[in-house]
Amino acid sequence: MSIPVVDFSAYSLSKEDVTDEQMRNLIKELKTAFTEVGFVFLENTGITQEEVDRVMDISKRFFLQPDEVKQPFTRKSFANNPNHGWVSLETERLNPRRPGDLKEAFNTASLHPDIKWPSGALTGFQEIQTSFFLRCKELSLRVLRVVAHSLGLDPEVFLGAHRLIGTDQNGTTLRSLYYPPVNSEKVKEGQLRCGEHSDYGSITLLFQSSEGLQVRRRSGEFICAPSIPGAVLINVADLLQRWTSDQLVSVLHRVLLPPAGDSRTRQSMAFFVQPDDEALITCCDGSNKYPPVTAGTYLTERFNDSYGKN
Ligand SMILES: O=C(O)CCC(=O)C(=O)O
Ligand SMILES: [Fe+2]
Repeated sequence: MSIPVVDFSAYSLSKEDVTDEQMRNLIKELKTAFTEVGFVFLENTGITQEEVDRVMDISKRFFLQPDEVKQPFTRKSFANNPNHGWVSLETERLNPRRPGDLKEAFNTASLHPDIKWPSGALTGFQEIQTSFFLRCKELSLRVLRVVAHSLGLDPEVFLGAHRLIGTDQNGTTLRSLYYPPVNSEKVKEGQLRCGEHSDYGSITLLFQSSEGLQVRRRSGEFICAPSIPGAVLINVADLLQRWTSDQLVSVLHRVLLPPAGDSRTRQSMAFFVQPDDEALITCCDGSNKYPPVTAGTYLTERFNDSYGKN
């Protein structure tokens, strides 16, 4: 089965009400996608391609600066949120068995007023990242509500554990990704743009400038995800799989290198939705398939794997 495409217009960001019938349809479609594939394209969410282009544009202008200019914004240099900031090329390995990923990232993980943001030529960076973060937050909460209904659960089971998105007590992060041109002579053995991994939190919203993402099917083969302008690609992440006792599936995905001689860059934006740090994630079917874990502890362990413990 390829990645389903679902029309979300009935519950898009501008809509106050959704009829029972519309909700029933969304529930059915999302459930099929998330139990069978783990990924879904949502069309007509209310987040427009213009909004996506605006945030991709200013992110690219940040990445194209010399490393010395980006250095002051390095991840781990912000006291109130260790995940906020710039991640340089080859620093992260999403598959720890491979060399560092050939990508750069900027994590908007904190909206705290003490955060120092790029300015000068990048005036608007803070406002653009922050407003996109908040739009993604609204859409995520809508998706989580539909997901809860699809499992016959009270929506509060998920929403009540995502009350602090946008504060430093919640790990939700808007991540701009930039994949620079690849020099095939310098590539290390086994190196990719983004190694095979599944995401850590509850769900991820993904916006891509071009193709390149591959998603693993149940059969084990990887299929190419198309790039559908205006659509948001949403996937189940590991904590949601655990929370739902494997009813919803969090699947491996990756970004391969471009073919030799193809010097095109690639950009994407990922909104990693994470439950509140103190939220205790317990199998919602009452089973004990996985022991309870707090979302913050779980996230820290996963970061230790992808960045190394130091
Ligand atoms: O760049 C992409 O399309 C995917 C990135 C990704 O999967 C991630 O950062 O978790
Ligand atoms: Fe991912």
